[in-house]
This record gives sequence, C-alpha cells and structure tokens, in this order.
Amino acid sequence: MSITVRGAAKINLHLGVGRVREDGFHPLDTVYQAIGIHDDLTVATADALSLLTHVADHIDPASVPDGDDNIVLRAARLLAARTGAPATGAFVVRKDIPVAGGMAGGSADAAAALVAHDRLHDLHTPDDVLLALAAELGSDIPFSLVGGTARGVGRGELVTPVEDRGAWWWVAVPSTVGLSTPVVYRHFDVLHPDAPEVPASAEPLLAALASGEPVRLARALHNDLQEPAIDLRPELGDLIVRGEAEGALRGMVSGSGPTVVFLCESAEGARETALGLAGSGEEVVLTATGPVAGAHVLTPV
Ligand SMILES: C[C@@](CO)(OP(=O)(O)O)[C@H](O)COP(=O)(O)OP(=O)(O)OC[C@H]1O[C@@H](n2ccc(N)nc2=O)[C@H](O)[C@@H]1O
Ligand SMILES: Nc1ncnc2c1ncn2[C@@H]1O[C@H](COP(=O)(O)OP(=O)(O)O)[C@@H](O)[C@H]1O
Repeated sequence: MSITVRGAAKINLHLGVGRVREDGFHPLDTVYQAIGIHDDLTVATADALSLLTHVADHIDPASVPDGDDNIVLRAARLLAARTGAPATGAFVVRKDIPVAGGMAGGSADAAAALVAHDRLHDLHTPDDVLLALAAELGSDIPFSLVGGTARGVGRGELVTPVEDRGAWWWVAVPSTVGLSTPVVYRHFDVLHPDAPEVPASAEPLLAALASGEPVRLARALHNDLQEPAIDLRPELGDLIVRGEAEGALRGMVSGSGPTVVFLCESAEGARETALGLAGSGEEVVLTATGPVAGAHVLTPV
C-alpha cells in the first residue's frame, strides 16, 4: 500500500511578537495563510523506517537533513511511540517549498508525515491528538495540519480558523541561502529588549481579510520579524522595494525570512510582478494563490 499526502507552504499575514518567555519561546498573535506551493510526501508499506528526498531545481539538496534529523522521521517516530503503531514506512518527499525560508516547509512535511503514517497503519488518531503531537514537534506544525487561514496564539501552536473572503494572489521570492528562525528571534530580542509582553493584536488584519479587498489587506500586513530579518540581510529590504516598483501592492518578509512575498491585486498583477522581478535578475520567482488546504491525502487509500 502507498499513500501520498500534500503539505502546503505558509505565510504570516500578521506576525505580532511579544517579549521572550521563560521557556525561550516568544508569545505570538499571528495569522497564517496556507498558499499553493507544496511538498508531496509518499509513504509505502515497508519493514523499516526510511526516507528519500527529491528537491526542485531551486532547492539545494544539501540543505535538507538526511536520516534522523529530518522532521519526517521524527514525526513518524513520535506518532508510533504514542500510539503503539510500528515505526515503519518508506517515505519519499518531493520538496518545492524553500528550505529555511520562513515558509514552514519542514512543518508541512511533518504534518504530512503524521497524516500519512496514521493512514498507512490505519490508526484513526483523533484530530486533537494529532494536533498535540504536531505542537510537540514545532510551533508551526498544528497550522500545517489545519491549513486555510487561521489565527495562531501561544507560541503559534494554538490555531483557530478565521473568516477569509479573499482569493489572494502572491508572488514569492526565495533566497538561495536560508535564515535560521532562532537567530532571527534572538535578533528581535536585541533590537527590542523592552518588547511588550502582549504581542501586537491581529484584529486589524482580521477585519481586512473579512473584507476580501486586496488593497485593504495590503495596508494591514504586519510582521515584527521583518526588521530583524532585514537587519541581518539588508538585501531583503531592496527586494521589497523592487517588487513594489514592479506593481505589487505590498511586499514583506515571510515569517522569519528570508523569502519575500508580495501581495498582488489579481492574477494579472501577480504575473506582471513575477515577470518584472525575473527580468531584473531574480532567478527563482514563484506565484501562488491562498488560502489552500492543509495536509491532505491525494491518493485513494
Ligand atoms: C517564525 C515562524 C512564524 O510562523 O515561522 P518560520 O518563519 O520559521 O517558518 C514560527 O514562529 C517558527 O515556528 P517553528 O519553525 O515551528 O519553530 P519551533 O521549531 O517551534 O522553534 C524553533 C525556535 O524558534 C524560536 N521560537 C519559535 C516560536 C516562537 N513562538 N518563539 C520562538 O522564539 C525558538 O528559539 C525555538 O527554539
Ligand atoms: N523535511 C524537512 N524539510 C526542510 N527542512 C527540514 C526538514 N527536516 C528538518 N529540517 C531542518 O529544519 C530547518 C528549518 O526548515 P524549514 O521548515 O524549511 O524552514 P522555516 O523554519 O524557515 O520555515 C532546516 O534548516 C533544516 O535543517
């Protein structure tokens, strides 16, 4: 038997970050959106646990860890340990989501692995258990299960779907060199030692989402990690300016970066912005719509 599960990239439409907690995590008020850049994970019945990774041309294969460090195998082992299921399965991941790019590619793979491993072994794990295991593996992973557009609080792991009346067009420009999430959070602490305990509220962004109007959403986009990311990588600021000059409504760093995403008025607007950026020397320019589904089975079981 084999099962294929698709996981989606995420962007943060609002990322309010508060003062670092005693456990080292930051309190967040964030709004995630799953967008149409995907990793596909297939698992087949096997006597042992194994993983093969294939990457798209724009991804450096060396950037994806082999073996036990890969979050796919960590997810499968965790689910097996908690349910008593066998820790077996031959996993193959096809990656299109930029690695260490602020788009939660590893989280998409982990969510897909939880769903695939659950189906492979016919476990019928309840949703609340899958969400709790996802949160143990990483703050973004519960959202990767849920998908769509959702608000995340706590350290980002407490996720609730929100009203979204839009079909939004995005252009994403990944960087060839990733940026480490903890490094960006630590730089936020250096720049903002007096950050408020309560992060900036996502309420204005939620109102813009419910309006379905791209110009309103563009004005409401907010990312507290953009400043530290640009401080670490000044070229990201230049890229935002260039994309906006090519017609995007607004550019911003995706999560902790270094991918930059641009909200566009329409499909045509996204095409023009993408062509303009490609023409000005950007080698990889991806176009996607959102919201899309979270981790879901593609093949019949
Ligand atoms: C910044 C965000 C925004 O959605 O995503 P990315 O841009 O990385 O995709 C997330 O908060 C990333 O979530 P995720 O990548 O799952 O983080 P985790 O594995 O839980 O944590 C990795 C490290 O990031 C820092 N971290 C993470 C979440 C949080 N609320 N506060 C933190 O300070 C901690 O240093 C932690 O050790
Ligand atoms: N399946 C995987 N895909 C991508 N990265 C992975 C995977 N498993 C583990 N990692 C590690 O997780 C780190 C963060 O990757 P990723 O989730 O792509 O980025 P981000 O946290 O910026 O969204 C990578 O640098 C890599 O070392």
